[in-house]
Amino acid sequence: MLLEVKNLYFNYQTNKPLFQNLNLNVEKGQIIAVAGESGCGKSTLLSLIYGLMDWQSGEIMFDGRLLRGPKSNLVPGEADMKFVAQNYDLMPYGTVADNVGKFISNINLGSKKEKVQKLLDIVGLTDYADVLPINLSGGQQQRVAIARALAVLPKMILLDEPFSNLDFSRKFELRDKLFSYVKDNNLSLLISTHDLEEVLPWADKVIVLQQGRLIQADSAKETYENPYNDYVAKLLGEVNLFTEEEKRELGLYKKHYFPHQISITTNGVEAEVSESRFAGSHYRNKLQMKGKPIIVYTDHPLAGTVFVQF
Ligand SMILES: Nc1ncnc2c1ncn2[C@@H]1O[C@H](COP(=O)(O)OP(=O)(O)OP(=O)(O)O)[C@@H](O)[C@H]1O
Repeated sequence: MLLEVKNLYFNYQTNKPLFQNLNLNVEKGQIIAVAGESGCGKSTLLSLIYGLMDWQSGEIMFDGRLLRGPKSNLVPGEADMKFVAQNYDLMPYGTVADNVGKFISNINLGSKKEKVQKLLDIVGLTDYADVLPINLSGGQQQRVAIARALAVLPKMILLDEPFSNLDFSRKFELRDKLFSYVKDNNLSLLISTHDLEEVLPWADKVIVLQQGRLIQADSAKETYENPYNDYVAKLLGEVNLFTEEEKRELGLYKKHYFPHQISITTNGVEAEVSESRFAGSHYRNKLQMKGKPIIVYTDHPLAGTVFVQF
């Protein structure tokens, strides 16, 4: 096991613990998504693991060593980890290339230059090598910080919402290159997100935090098929939620159905279409089924009365 968090207890204010008995394991080479809504504790958890704050009790073991938090490190942070926080922390008077190469040795300048070029390509900033951070957008600064973290092949990388400032097209490109680099180099990655869809294809495990409680730790597939509660289901995208009573009444076998999991058939529960809109890869339909509004995705527009099957 590369990282083991055992019975972690942490609070910012006395009598108001954020984490109580939090447990978490990360194996070498694993990509772990840390998901949860804003304020659930994702950034705090990553900061504690990296050693930026002291925790009150519990243990954090990393690579067979017991970590002791900020008091045991002369410079903040653990040597074999790299953390990309939400403030990026770039050197203002160094160029993009200087920032990316900050942790790469100067012994072989040729190979350093090559490495920096490769990292700039991964984060899509090849044309910005000589630019100062002040002239970059927030999303570009975020990408410089990611490239810098990848530069020295740490044993573990902690990324705090790394796609939060990126537009759609950039996000797809960066995601592919970033996760491939992590897998090719057998690095471990803890990546926080409030939007699980964006990391699901690559996550070996998904852990979900709700108000500081770790409520689910499963594979991506298991999390999708059996979200622990409504909160987890909603992190996975648009979803239809049913109460226990509705579940019984409608003869459903689960409480969460994603819109593509409901089909339109010739025999099923009757429903009225109130809206059918083109949404790119599908039509997004709003139906009223026994007074309950539901969303169903289809590949053609719907109208009038239809029959749905779960
Ligand atoms: N320095 C601080 N002092 C007191 N409370 C704090 C401090 N930093 C964070 N908190 C509180 O701790 C909780 C967890 O915050 P944290 O930043 O870890 O959440 P998060 O899930 O990373 O949120 P976001 O996605 O918005 O960054 C929140 O309720 C927040 O208000």
